[in-house]
Amino acid sequence: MNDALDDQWNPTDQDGSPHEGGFRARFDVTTERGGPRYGEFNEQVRLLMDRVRYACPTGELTDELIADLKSINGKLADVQIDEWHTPAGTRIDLPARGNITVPPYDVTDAGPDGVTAQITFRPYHLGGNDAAHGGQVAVAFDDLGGMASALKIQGVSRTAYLTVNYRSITPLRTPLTIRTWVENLDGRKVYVKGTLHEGDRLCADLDALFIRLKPGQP
Ligand SMILES: CCCCCCCCCCCC(=O)SCCNC(=O)CCNC(=O)[C@H](O)C(C)(C)COP(=O)(O)OP(=O)(O)OC[C@H]1O[C@@H](n2cnc3c(N)ncnc32)[C@H](O)[C@@H]1OP(=O)(O)O
Repeated sequence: MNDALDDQWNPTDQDGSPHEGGFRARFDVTTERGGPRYGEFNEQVRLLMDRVRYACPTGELTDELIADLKSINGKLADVQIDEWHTPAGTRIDLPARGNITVPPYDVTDAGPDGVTAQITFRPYHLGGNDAAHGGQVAVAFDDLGGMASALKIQGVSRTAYLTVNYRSITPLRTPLTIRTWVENLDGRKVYVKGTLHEGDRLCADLDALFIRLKPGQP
């Protein structure tokens, strides 16, 4: 990545808040960043991706869409900020903490004993033949496995390995139940398990290792 792009994607930290471990020691959560309609904005972006995934525009319409998207991207270019201060990833009142890169989930229970969430894979999470992409299932497990680890150790960790067993088809557009919990702690090693169900049917399960980061570790 060239320097200009690197600057673009790594905007300077806004307040130099303490940096212990790969994530901030102080993880700000918010329900206000981006304004009261930020969730609606997220939903429109997700809908855009759904529509793009299944669209077959004419050449003329593609020209029009490029112009529209350039206009939107221009507006967003004016409000770029570092990752620690964005609504995306910190808006705990919104699906997947307002992070549109993660399949949308709503946490129904979370604590040191684990996390339970309702998750719905969107049309744009298509892998093939109307089923979710295996990588998207892994993204969901990584995020919620990381959350189970964080809540158990009250600290930050990074994924060392993430094994997903795909037991049956994971449907799109269907509310599913995802659970993650810490099975075992061994020093800095946090062993996490997880399941993804449609009703009683097991779609996938997780076996992962997260490593608690040392102070200052990137
Ligand atoms: C409410 C808001 C929530 C917010 C919740 C937010 C959730 C977001 C979650 C997203 C998480 C991510 O995607 S993180 C991004 C993906 N992951 C990464 O990029 C990690 C890249 N890898 C690394 O940085 C490193 O390898 C680490 C940090 C994983 C480990 O390096 P290290 O810290 O130097 O530790 P190291 O000494 O190597 O290993 C420590 C111990 O773990 C063992 N170990 C290390 N790796 C492995 C491995 N793959 N398989 C088996 N064992 C391993 C070692 O043998 C050792 O055991 P012993 O000798 O002690 O017995």
